[in-house]
Amino acid sequence: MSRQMIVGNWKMNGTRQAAQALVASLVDRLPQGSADVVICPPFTQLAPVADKLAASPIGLGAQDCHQAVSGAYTGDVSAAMLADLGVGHVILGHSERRQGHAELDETVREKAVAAIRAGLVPVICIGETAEQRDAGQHEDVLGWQIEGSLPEGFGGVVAYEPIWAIGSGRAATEEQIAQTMAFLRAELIRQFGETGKAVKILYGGSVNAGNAPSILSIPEVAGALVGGASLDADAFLSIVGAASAS
Ligand SMILES: O=C[C@H](O)COP(=O)(O)O
Repeated sequence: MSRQMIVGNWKMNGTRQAAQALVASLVDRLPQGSADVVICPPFTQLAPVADKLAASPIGLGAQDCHQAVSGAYTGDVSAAMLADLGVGHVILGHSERRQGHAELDETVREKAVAAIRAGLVPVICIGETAEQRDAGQHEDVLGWQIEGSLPEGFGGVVAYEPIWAIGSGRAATEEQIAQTMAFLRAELIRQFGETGKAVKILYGGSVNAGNAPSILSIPEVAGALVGGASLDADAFLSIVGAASAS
């Protein structure tokens, strides 16, 4: 298994004090030579966290960006602004944005193009609802999301996050993850040819210290996108410790 990546998505959590304490703990305790780690604080904490990460191998990520470079977009942040702060990765198309902000595949793709132009690595989220899985439509849905959200020649990271597994405490089973990962790899190769082989596929949805070792040992799982457990240094570092570092 090759070197894995653990991405912590803090979502809308993190006051100045809490963010500083969490990042200090991660920086101090991250084992040498660990798997790749990226933390994604809310916009308000990016600059202070960037300062704390300056001499650390932990990467900094954001949770969204706008598709335009600059302009009259009140409340938005562009990829170039993120790059300017030292951000290296950006989560795009999270289901909480697709559903909460009616974000479409096409918008996610435009954001990914903007992110790549600014030198960021997009982490593009895809995933089916419980109803879609129950109806056996999940592969169709995931195929459409890949087709609609990933720009041509995409070589970044995809996070498979079944929506029903997010924040529910009910991760997908190993069998479901293994089957879906195999499908996603085949679909990426079908749609993108050779470049589809290079895309890293993470799993996200109720990953915790207990289930991380088994989830991270599933073939094709290149790492994890961690929500709730990324807010707890002990839990997050256990997950990092379960990831392959070689
Ligand atoms: O971005 C992270 C995912 O939405 C997973 O969240 P969770 O680990 O709290 O289920």
